Amino acid sequence: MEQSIVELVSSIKPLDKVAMAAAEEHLNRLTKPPGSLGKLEALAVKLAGITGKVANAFPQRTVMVMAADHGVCEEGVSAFPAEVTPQMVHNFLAGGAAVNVLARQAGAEVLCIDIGVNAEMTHPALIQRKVRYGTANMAKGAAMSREEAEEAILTGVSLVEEAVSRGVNLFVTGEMGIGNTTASAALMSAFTGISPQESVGRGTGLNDERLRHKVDVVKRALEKNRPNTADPLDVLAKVGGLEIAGLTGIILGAAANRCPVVIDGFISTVAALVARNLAPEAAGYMIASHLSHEQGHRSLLQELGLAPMLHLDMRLGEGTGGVLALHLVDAACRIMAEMATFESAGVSSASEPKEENR
Ligand SMILES: Cc1cc2ncn([C@H]3O[C@H](COP(=O)(O)O)[C@@H](O)[C@H]3O)c2cc1C
Ligand SMILES: O=C(O)c1cccnc1
Repeated sequence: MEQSIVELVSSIKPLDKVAMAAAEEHLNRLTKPPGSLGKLEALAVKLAGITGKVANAFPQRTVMVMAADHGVCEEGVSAFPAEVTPQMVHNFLAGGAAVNVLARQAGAEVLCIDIGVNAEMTHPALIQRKVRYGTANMAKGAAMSREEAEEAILTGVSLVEEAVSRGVNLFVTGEMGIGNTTASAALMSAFTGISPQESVGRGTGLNDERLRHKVDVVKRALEKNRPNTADPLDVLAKVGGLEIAGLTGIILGAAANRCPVVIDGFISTVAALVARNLAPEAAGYMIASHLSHEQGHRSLLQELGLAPMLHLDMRLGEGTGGVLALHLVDAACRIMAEMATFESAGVSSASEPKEENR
């Protein structure tokens, strides 16, 4: 594998077990029956393992919305036309998309990155990192070259490095790319062996007939490209997408910097799968925000061993589920920082069974 990615992967360390044990001990001293805050407790322990600190706060959080186009759109795999990708990029930059609204509510900054939009894009707030003008049609050949896939991953990593150097310590994955649920399903099937019937979903809202066609397109793309599943870069280049590769870089970069990375919906979770296959330790740094309505998402999360926090039947992407979950990340942090202990509040802890009740 390419040297820069090998180095990045080797810089990703396992979670801090000592900090995790200390966080668990602290949770058990707080004025509540042990374990009664459920998944919030698991989240607090995970955050301790990620940062190495028992008490955490993430005041500077950034949603990275990676935008790119997909050549496979010419097969008619999306309910919407490809021009929606650049149009939505303008919407993100104007602050009017769903992710902008939900990010404002959660106090998160939204960065929009052109990593492969198939149009000339200029805007003062746009981060211009175009690797190429959209992918090629994967039903007919490789979506991109191996070098382009690597470049897109390293672009994501460098964006994380820049953000960390100005104080950002938590990342949320977001994406925009008409056709990207098709590339995501192809990647999922290639890596997991789960059939396209199960990995392909309705995306922006296909009817039954067009859904069957989308399954066929994914099957054709896999047959045509025969990706080498032991080589994640090969799979990503052949049937992936530029925004998915960029998000893989965001996730690996966050893990290398010991920052939590909140994973949004189906497309983002596929990027997480690529990241995990490149660097198994990266999985520890991922926080699954929600269970998307997109068909393959449940088994994809299972494959990664991630439990989603929110079940809202959302299927939008952009980072919308991710920013909603920030409220729960904040809740877990405040529990650790602000709750009284049995000792400090003078509350009796669980009683030993009395002699006569034994
Ligand atoms: C207006 C609009 C806003 C969106 N924001 C996110 N997506 C989502 O839908 C796309 C994936 O679905 P498919 O594979 O079916 O094209 C991605 O851009 C994803 O981010 C949107 C889609 C639309 C139409
Ligand atoms: O879960 C997602 O991220 C998703 C699902 C459908 C369409 N766009 C995004």
